[in-house]
Amino acid sequence: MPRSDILRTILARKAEELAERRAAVPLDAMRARTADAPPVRPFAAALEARIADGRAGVIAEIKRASPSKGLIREHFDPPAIARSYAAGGASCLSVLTDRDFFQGDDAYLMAAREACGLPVLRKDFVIDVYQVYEARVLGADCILLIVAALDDVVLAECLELAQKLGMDALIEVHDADELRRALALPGGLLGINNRNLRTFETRLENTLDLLESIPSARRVITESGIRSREDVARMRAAGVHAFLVGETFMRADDPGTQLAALFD
Ligand SMILES: O=C(O)c1ccccc1NCC(=O)[C@H](O)[C@H](O)COP(=O)(O)O
Repeated sequence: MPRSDILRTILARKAEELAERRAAVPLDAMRARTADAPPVRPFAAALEARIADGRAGVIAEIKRASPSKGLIREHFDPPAIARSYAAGGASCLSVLTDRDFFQGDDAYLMAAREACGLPVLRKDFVIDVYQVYEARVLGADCILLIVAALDDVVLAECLELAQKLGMDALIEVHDADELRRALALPGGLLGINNRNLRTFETRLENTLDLLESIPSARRVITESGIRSREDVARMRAAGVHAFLVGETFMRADDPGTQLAALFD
């Protein structure tokens, strides 16, 4: 796979996938299905409870593979991983559902959520409100909105719909311009991705640099590239409230034990 602008490649494929999904289940039918979705588990509140307690919030990711790393976890059992994360002290889960680039599946989200009591983020590439309804139907408690993937109108529409459906939204930025756009939105959790989704370059300094432009009252979640207790300590010292971690946990025999080792 060419490494130049992988985000663009993913979004082009996502538009095709969206058309296929809409052909199979039209928007009105998907919207109607939200009436039968399981009750929302409060995602932001789960993070906040941990933060108010003086600890870091942890969103633990279930990710089999990625464009930057290929296959990450050979033995992949989402319900067992979810239980392990819950036992290790995770606040919330993040489950990759994209098939083509992450070997994810909608079924992994449902199975992981069923296996524990944690709120779950659907980690996928939202480009249309259709996927917001779909996320809720799957049982998601939070959706990811990548600012780089959306214009301001669709971004605001998706956030508004997520809130209307009772879900939280993680608004993800990577640079100063995306941060400016995210801060103009009415609410949402703010995530700073240390990984450049176009080039894969991952720098923890990205969070530290952008923190200066964020009002101190706003909670900040740092995403990607967290590998060690030293990384956690560095972020905590700078005022970061919460972490989204995937690969470091996924490469461990027992992901929840690794989580506890990093955050206890
Ligand atoms: O991880 C990738 O290679 C990737 C490539 C293109 C778009 C998104 C990508 N990852 C999504 C994420 O941001 C991470 O899964 C998440 O932040 C956890 O990162 P890590 O702890 O480094 O696994």
